[in-house]
Amino acid sequence: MTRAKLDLIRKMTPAILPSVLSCDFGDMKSELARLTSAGARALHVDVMDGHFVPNLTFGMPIVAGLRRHTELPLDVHLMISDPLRYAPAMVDAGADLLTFHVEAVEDATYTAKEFRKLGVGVGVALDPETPLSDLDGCLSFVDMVLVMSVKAGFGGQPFDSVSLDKLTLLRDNHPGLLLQIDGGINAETIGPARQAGCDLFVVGSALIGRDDYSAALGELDQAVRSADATPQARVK
Ligand SMILES: O=C(CO)[C@@H](O)[C@H](O)COP(=O)(O)O
Ligand SMILES: [Fe+2]
Repeated sequence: MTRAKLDLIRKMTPAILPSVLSCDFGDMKSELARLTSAGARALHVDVMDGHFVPNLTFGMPIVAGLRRHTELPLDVHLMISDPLRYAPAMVDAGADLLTFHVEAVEDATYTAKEFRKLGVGVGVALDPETPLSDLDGCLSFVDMVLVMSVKAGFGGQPFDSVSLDKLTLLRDNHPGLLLQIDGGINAETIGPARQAGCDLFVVGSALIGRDDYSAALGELDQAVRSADATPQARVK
């Protein structure tokens, strides 16, 4: 069932994924309603453990709570030290796409294969300072690469353009992989990311900080469409 949502995500690309990290956690039901009526088609959910990253967010009960109140696919970004330990419970809680960090595991290929067994879409993430070569071997066992354009851990950081070269290389060499970018995405940075071949754009502060989610999503969508219209775009 969860891999069916992965197909849905594939079909919706290019897509903007609101990151709930910047939402009002005391009022998530209305945040979900506002995001849904603004046209969000999937949600990005940042799980941080205070160990792999120096920030702490939430775990399975909150993911399950989101699942109860939305039918949108949940794209869960695990910024935790022991992703294999929590992956089954995250899938039970309602994750549709589950992403681990390559820096958090000893064997990314083994981790990706174990995630696959859970019937979920599988992503692998890498921080800006991590070379693409660290993904060698595991790319055949993942559905998506999450290219971080900030160091994982906090919303609201500035975009690091090292991510664009990574996207370009991944797009040129792995046409079938879903590519996601996360960190510092706004109406200026989303276009270059699209031109580099990105499919899924996580947006936190540039969207959730706005009064009108619909207008903000519309501006971001428009920037993606303009990027697609440029001759240098890698994805059309
Ligand atoms: O994973 C993370 C941060 O580690 C993100 O998903 C942030 O939530 C993105 O927020 P902005 O950079 O868009 O404010
Ligand atoms: Fe994230």
